[in-house]
Amino acid sequence: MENEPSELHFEKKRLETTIALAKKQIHEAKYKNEENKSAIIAAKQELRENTVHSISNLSSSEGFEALAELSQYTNPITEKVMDYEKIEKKIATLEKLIKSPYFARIDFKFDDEDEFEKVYIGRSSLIEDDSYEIIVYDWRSPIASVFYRFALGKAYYDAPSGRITGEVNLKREYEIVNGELKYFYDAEVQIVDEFLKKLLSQNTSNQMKAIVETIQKEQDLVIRDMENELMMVQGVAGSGKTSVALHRAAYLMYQGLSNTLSSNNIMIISPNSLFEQYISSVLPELGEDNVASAVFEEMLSEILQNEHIQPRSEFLESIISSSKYGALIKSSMEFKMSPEFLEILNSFISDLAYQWIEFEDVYYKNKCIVKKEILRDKISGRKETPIGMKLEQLEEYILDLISESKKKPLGKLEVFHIKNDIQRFTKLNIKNLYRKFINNKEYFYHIAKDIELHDDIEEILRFTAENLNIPYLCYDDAAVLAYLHLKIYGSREYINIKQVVIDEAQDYYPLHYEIFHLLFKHSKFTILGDINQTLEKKEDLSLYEQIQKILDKKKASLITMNKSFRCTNEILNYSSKFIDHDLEIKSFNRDGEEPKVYTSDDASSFNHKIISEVQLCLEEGYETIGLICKTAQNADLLYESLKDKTNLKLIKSGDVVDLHGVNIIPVYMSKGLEFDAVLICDADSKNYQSEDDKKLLYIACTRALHRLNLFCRGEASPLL
Ligand SMILES: Nc1ncnc2c1ncn2[C@@H]1O[C@H](COP(=O)(O)OP(=O)(O)OP(=O)(O)O)[C@@H](O)[C@H]1O
Repeated sequence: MENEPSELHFEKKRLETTIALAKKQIHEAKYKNEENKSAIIAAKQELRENTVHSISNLSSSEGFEALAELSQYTNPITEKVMDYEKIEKKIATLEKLIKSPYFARIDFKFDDEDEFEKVYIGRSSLIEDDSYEIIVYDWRSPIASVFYRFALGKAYYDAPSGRITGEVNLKREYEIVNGELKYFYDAEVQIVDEFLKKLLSQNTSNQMKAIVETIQKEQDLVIRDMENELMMVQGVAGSGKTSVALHRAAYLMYQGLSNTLSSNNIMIISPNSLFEQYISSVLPELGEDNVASAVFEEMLSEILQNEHIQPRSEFLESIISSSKYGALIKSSMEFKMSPEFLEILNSFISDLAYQWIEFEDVYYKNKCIVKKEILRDKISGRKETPIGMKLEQLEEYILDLISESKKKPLGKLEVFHIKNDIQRFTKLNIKNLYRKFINNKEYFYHIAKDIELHDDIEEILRFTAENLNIPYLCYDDAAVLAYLHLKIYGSREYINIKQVVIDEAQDYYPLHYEIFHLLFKHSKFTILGDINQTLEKKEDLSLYEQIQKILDKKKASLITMNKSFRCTNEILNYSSKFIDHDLEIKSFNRDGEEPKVYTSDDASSFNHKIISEVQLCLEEGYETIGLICKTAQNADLLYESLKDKTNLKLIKSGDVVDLHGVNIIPVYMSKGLEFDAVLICDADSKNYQSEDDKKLLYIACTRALHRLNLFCRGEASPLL
């Protein structure tokens, strides 16, 4: 569609002046930073020349004055360096801005005014230095929400001062590339969907992208929510949960400017490092480059002070690959992560002082200083203080008693020896205690007497006891030990975190949420998941009630997102047969080819079919191609049989990879990722049969944007 000439002229001019202003600001900022640089060099020189004396005096009796004198020189340098870094960040933002200063405009008339104001919206704001006039509004500013939430007509937005009402009479979108206006169009001609359709038909990139230009209303409601302490999203595959999570983090950062939230106050928790890597470019793209991020199993390892933990991928592999112990590992995991086992663990913790810690009378120079009964009594009260802390305090108490009895302070060496001695009962070895507890069946059944236990509880206890003797911790036992550790010693690790974002919520069990609760007691949470994308577990909507209960948040909300932006209609329809039929999934009305199932009886024709399909995908111009297998074992075999025939990458747990090209990947590693074309490479009846397998197929099929085909060696799975 041609743009009207006078409007086009106006917009071109407006773009020119915006870019000119940004360039001017870059120039000024660079000049300012040259000055800053010289000032920092001069100040450092002055510091070197004038503080030799103070540095040499630091450890003498004049140390305090020396330190004061030193800081007189260092403080201004720190300030200058901070100023320098702030300006460098501004320059980087402006340099991005001149390439594409804005993507939308709304014309908004405030109710108490007569004129419509042109509000240009971009990825970051641009403000005229002297007049403070806002030339471009940041997409996160309150007024920008009108663009995402309203059609033409009456509209409103919530500003810090309250609700502002008005009217919109124009919604315009721009395509600006490298500072050049390619085209623009107005929303009244219903073209917004066309723009999004065009965007979604493109190839996916190696890493996740920002979506600020096309955020949908229901997504915007989640991104900007500031009301709830716990915001939960149940969204179908491809509905934008991860995108929303990341844009919300960027929004919270922006909000933080006005209420003291800073980057190290937000934490994004990822299920594995491949996913963490995949999403890592979105926030920098949005101008926010240092939100804290963590992988759950790394957090466990930190809590357990680097105890060697079985990787989650290996744990999943052993369940999914139907290994000899697959069923037992699964039911052991289910039991140990359940609210029932949690109750048992809590009773165990309450009993620690009475039944598990072997207190001893304390002697000093053959004189009894304190009896064990007194020590036990000392730590029995104050339920709110973790027992580990009370034991640390007990050490101090004992040292004081000894020093009183000796009538003089204890020397360092003496303290060391006494502590060494009493730590037999003041320092707990949690793994040993847990091992003893699991092995003491009489005690276990006694505290579990009112609790409904799994039928195979005997097997679970035996299996767990055996596993606690191997040199590393199984993934499920690591979570149990982390919970015990946090309950016994408390945690101050993440005390500064005020907002936690958890993606792939369905993969965590109740005990994991208990751990999140203990780690982030005073934080707000954003939790996004899909009950249909579980790995070897069954979930329904009650998951979200359970999360709310565990995290103990009063102000909570659950939003459902049923529209998938990733897959074509055909891929989505095909994938829907693997999930509950009551669930309504809408697609973003994009057409493609019907997925097909290919079967082969022998290895060579099977390999040939896959290679031909890969070739075809490459010829069609697809850039990321995923060959998805049920297990890592299947992925390995496929890789070995194809590696000499075409260029392939095998993705294993925790790998750092570039998803461009042809990738072989187990389904559980592909969660959260997407590919232009997907080939399910082991869709036969041997691999996919059960209800759990259906979910794996759903996850695998919904990784595809444009093309999906399934390949079987031998009989096709009855689930297809
Ligand atoms: N509003 C939007 N505008 C443009 N693209 C979008 C929008 N929302 C989502 N997408 C795109 O849809 C795809 C799926 O998004 P995302 O990965 O965030 O979904 P998800 O719900 O986390 O998926 P899954 O649960 O399957 O991992 C991505 O390519 C994303 O860029």
